[in-house]
Amino acid sequence: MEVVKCVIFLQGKLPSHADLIHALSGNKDLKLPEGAEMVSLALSESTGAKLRELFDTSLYLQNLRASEFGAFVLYSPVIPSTHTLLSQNFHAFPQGTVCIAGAQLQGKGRAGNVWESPKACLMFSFTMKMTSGRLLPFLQYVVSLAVIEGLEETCNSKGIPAPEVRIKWPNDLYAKGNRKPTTCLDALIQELDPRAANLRQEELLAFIMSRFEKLNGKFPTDGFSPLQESYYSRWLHSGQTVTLEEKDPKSSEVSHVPVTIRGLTPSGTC
Ligand SMILES: O=C(O)CCCC[C@@H]1SC[C@@H]2NC(=O)N[C@@H]21
Repeated sequence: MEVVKCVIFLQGKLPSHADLIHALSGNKDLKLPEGAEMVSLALSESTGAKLRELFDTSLYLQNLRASEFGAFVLYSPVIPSTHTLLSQNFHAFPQGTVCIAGAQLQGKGRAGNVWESPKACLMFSFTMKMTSGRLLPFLQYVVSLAVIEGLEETCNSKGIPAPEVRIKWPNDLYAKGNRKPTTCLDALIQELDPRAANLRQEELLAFIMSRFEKLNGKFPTDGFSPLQESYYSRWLHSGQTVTLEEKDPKSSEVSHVPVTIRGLTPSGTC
């Protein structure tokens, strides 16, 4: 059985990142997957050229308009999980560090689920410090908005039609109301314009991170209210009627209660 070595390549947008990359390369205090190593992306030309075919971090950084979120990049062709790597080494990296994987071997989904690694799936995690636990439930809404608006901006910048993507509360994104987990963005775009060029992961991620930094600007001080209308305009549920199942605790009798979704509660639930 071939054992794939995990190599994590580092690149930064800011001049100050050079010293950090130097300090991180070969740092024995980091918690890395067994046998993994962290190296600067400023390597030999041939390694750089091979990597660029997988994910061109320089193209990504050229398109990035953010100065913090996404500005320090970790890229690994194969890694157990971007989430695990960042959460286990959270304090070693600057705020907004993004970790991107070509493939994940132990991807983590919600509620202990396994997240598979479909080919061409854009898999990434980024770090963020939050001081208010009260705002934490709303962060996923800011991220969902950043993904939708980032996708639209990518398409606009390339002159191709943007597929309509909507938020299913709390943070799933559905295209055409369809919850298939492997919906391909390029296929959706091709339906709208068969001559449209394929999206590049590097550009899409750069637009998403740039958008996130912008949307997040006043979020820590002003909360989610200023973004709430945009969130509602993108979600699937306005005026939607759903049926809640209610169980009488005494008789255990189950009744079905139709309710109309109006919006989020002050604590961020639906
Ligand atoms: O279950 C869900 O809905 C969330 C899945 C999140 C998967 C992503 S892929 C990149 C990052 N790395 C992980 O191990 N999990 C997240």
